[in-house]
Amino acid sequence: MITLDLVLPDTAYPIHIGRHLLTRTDLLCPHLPIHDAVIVTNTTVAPLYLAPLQSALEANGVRVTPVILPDGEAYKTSETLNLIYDALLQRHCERKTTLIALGGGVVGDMTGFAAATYQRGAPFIQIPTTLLAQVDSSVGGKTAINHPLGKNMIGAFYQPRVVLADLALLDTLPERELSAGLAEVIKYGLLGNAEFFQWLETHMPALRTRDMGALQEAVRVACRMKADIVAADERETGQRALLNLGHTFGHAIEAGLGYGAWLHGEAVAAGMVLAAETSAALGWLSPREVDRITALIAAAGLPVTAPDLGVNTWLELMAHDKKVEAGKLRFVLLHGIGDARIESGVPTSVLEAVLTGRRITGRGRTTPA
Ligand SMILES: NC(=O)c1ccc[n+]([C@@H]2O[C@H](COP(=O)([O-])OP(=O)(O)OC[C@H]3O[C@@H](n4cnc5c(N)ncnc54)[C@H](O)[C@@H]3O)[C@@H](O)[C@H]2O)c1
Ligand SMILES: O=C(O)C(=O)C[C@@H](O)[C@H](O)[C@H](O)COP(=O)(O)O
Ligand SMILES: [Zn+2]
Repeated sequence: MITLDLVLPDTAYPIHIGRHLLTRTDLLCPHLPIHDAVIVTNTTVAPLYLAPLQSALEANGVRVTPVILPDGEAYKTSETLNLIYDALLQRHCERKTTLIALGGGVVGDMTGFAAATYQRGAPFIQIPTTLLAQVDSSVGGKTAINHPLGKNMIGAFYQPRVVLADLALLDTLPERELSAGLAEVIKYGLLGNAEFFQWLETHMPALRTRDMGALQEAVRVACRMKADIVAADERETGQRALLNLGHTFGHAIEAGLGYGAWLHGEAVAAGMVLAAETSAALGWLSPREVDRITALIAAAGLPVTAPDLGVNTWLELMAHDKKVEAGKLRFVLLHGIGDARIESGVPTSVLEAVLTGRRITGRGRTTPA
């Protein structure tokens, strides 16, 4: 097992990464202020992993209330959130009852938001069960539910007390979900670690066949990078926005097609290709670099072409992005592999050309499709 620490001004917490951590109550129980916990999970994960966790906690004298949510991005809603509040109230849970998220990013984001708001803040633990959740969503304290018009529009920054990333849980993850997690892994290489990007180019086959050494290294590097970025900018007043690479486009795909049609990781993958193409159109990225990025995303089993939403719909959906300032879109764009920057003032003509697949010759000059 390896342990990383995320140190913030007001708090600090460990991120444990290894195999067979699910029942390690020695890592969990010290973070429970009272012997009362609610495990929030879903209908897919519960039959796989709820019983061992629940039994291990109960063997330590913890009262456990399971809450089993419907599965899917389409259920990341206020209605589903209410199911968590209902269970907390029905069981007379107190402010010191710990909410444990056992699942992927959807369960993690909703449980975190429930914890942030139940009696104005209850303790919260993340046990991520997807690759995406282990490399990204369980770390950093972004919690939220969706709105039909925009992703993660209602939420809070609220940090967990410990993150337990058990790599053995990935054995049961469907291949499509593994690929979705790889999108966020690639994001880390692209946004600030060219050496890691190159490592991914070599190790993508090993990652896709779930080589444990390769997976552990990918989770370690991603969590280390995210912890450092979040430690420096917890509430996204600056550089944390780099973690949004590909997301301005990606979130528009998710909301535009209806939540769940494309997985978050798939939408981010196509969004990162669009970000690369936009960067190339502005003369910041070479065609060779765009090809390398597209090839790695394809090698991860991810889409490299975005759906055709229509330019007006794209622009309308992207106008809800949380990075918008004074009505102006801001994008995370690339000045090289491993060199992402937050950019405003991208000409609409460039966006239109990229979104309609017109060929761009650099510095924003377009040629007809
Ligand atoms: N808070 C953040 O910083 C952050 C970061 C990235 C993504 N997100 C959010 O995370 C969500 C996506 O998360 P996700 O990709 O984990 O999707 P998800 O939570 O929907 O999980 C994917 C699927 O895998 C199933 N599953 C989970 N663990 C499993 C296992 N071990 N074995 C078999 N099946 C398993 C789930 O039931 C689900 O069907 C999105 O809502 C996204 O907005 C948040
Ligand atoms: O932690 C962050 O910061 C991120 O941006 C990580 C993203 O992968 C994640 O999808 C996040 O939820 C997107 O941020 P949002 O503020 O646009 O919802
Ligand atoms: Zn994401």
